[in-house]
Amino acid sequence: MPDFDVVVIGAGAAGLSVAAISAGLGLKVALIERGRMGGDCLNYGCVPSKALLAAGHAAAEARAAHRYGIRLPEPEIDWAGVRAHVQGAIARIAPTDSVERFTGLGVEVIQASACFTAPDRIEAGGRSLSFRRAVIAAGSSAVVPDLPGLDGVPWLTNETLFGLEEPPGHLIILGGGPIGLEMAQAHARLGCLVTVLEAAPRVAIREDPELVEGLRAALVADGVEFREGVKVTRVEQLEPNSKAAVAGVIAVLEDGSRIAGTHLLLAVGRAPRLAGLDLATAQVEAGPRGIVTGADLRSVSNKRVWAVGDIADPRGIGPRAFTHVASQHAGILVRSMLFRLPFTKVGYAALPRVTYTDPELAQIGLTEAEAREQGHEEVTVQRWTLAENDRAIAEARTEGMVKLVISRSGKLLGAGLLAPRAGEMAGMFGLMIDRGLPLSALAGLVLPYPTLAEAAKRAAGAHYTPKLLSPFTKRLIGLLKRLP
Ligand SMILES: Cc1cc2nc3c(=O)[nH]c(=O)nc-3n(C[C@H](O)[C@H](O)[C@H](O)COP(=O)(O)OP(=O)(O)OC[C@H]3O[C@@H](n4cnc5c(N)ncnc54)[C@H](O)[C@@H]3O)c2cc1C
Ligand SMILES: NC(=O)c1ccc[n+]([C@@H]2O[C@H](COP(=O)([O-])OP(=O)(O)OC[C@H]3O[C@@H](n4cnc5c(N)ncnc54)[C@H](O)[C@@H]3O)[C@@H](O)[C@H]2O)c1
Repeated sequence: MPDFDVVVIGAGAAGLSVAAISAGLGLKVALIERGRMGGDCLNYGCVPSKALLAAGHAAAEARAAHRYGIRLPEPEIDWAGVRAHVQGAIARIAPTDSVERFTGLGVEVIQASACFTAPDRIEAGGRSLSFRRAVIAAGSSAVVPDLPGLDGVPWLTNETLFGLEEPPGHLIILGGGPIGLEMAQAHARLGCLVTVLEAAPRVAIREDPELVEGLRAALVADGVEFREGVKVTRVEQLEPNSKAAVAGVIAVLEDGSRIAGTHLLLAVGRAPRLAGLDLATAQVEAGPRGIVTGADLRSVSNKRVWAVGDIADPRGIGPRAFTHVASQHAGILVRSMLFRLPFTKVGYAALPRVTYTDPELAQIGLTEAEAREQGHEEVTVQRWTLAENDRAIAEARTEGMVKLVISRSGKLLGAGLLAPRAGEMAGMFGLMIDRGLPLSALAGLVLPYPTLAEAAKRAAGAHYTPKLLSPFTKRLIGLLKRLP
């Protein structure tokens, strides 16, 4: 008999869900974590980043109160207070992910590094554990680029950024993806100078350019400086001298320009945490994007092993680094690994992603470009700007829009939103795409007035306006009016 029915490596969003469900179903479960329970999302990712953004947004609200006829002085940023808020948010959630809670659920938690010693055996904390099934949920970490000079300068990643005891005077951010953009706005709103250096022609390169334009304008208004389409050729240490009072980092660009800052944040993507697992011994196939699995998340080379969360690379689909994907994976695992249900597959057609800036940029399903790339040639696009939305006007927040991508048969393929708290609207579109509801369902929905979501309903309605006002409909109405 193996020692455990299920051994889970990693107690982040993915591993915790798998361990809790497996133990709840009566299986003997071990959960191995070498760092902090809760993984990246709780300790170095979603939670601290959203908490820091909330502090930044509060400062921005105070600065913008004059829009409503209220004059406030420039807010004073108490960095220790901001840190206390960020750490407090983590501390408030931590008990849910704690060793105590999982032990109480019947999970054996081993606080050590795990590594395979055979295809059916894992070593951790000086113990050798045999297993019926192993689930690798070791996550991903920040890519450290091969950049000349990086060895000689201090740099930050998401694992060290939230521990700064003083605010960065001038934060240089390498990478304008979701991490770069969220942290740029949070720090700019908290009074730091921020420069984002992006290698691609524009920031948020995967997002709809029409929406990104508005997002970029909002961040520029916050004081963020963008340098897009630039190559950093090397970094140098900035010594304190007569010109620079504090030490820091200089980023040297291809055109020779030099950007000096106090801190450098690396946000150029994520790499799966494969090192140290000894996957070769486990006969688990992995590549640069993670552990290769089928659509059921089972390793393609060792049938006892599954992978979930950031580290999973389902063949032909690819990895996605989101906490809600980690939860989705856990659900798939329960069906495929525990209940042995065939045809359980990962699918991202209705996947939401949100960049939690202000305004938020949310994309559910496909962007217009992705829809065309995937062969939906005859897509229709409908837009509705917040300048035409009563709630947005009442709140003086009219920057933003809703953009719907619609298939030839009138089904929603994707929705892109740039609006305050746009992420809160994502569920409605996810449900529509997932259930294949026609766009008319959204056009006919009764939504409370006045809400930002009405912009989506109006965009959907606009899709039917030409048909509604067509000569045929007018003729029909002409005939119907003669009826008694
Ligand atoms: C700054 C930032 C902000 C983010 N914001 C959001 C957001 O707003 N919304 C969202 O959906 N996603 C967000 N993400 C992404 C999200 O954090 C990840 O997708 C999620 O944490 C992945 O969960 P996971 O369980 O796969 O991995 P992780 O959370 O990384 O957990 C893996 C765990 O495995 C442990 N581990 C690794 N190797 C071993 C080993 N050999 N032995 C033992 N333990 C091991 C690690 O210590 C870690 O605790 C953000 C990420 C970052 C960096
Ligand atoms: N709100 C959220 O849901 C949220 C927030 C943060 C992170 N995440 C997850 O974490 C993942 C990682 O985020 P990320 O922002 O680090 O990565 P990313 O891959 O999404 O973006 C990295 C950016 O860095 C740029 N880049 C790469 N190399 C560069 C270089 N040498 N110099 C300058 N720019 C360079 C890329 O062109 C890209 O725009 C995201 O894709 C997402 O899945 C999600």
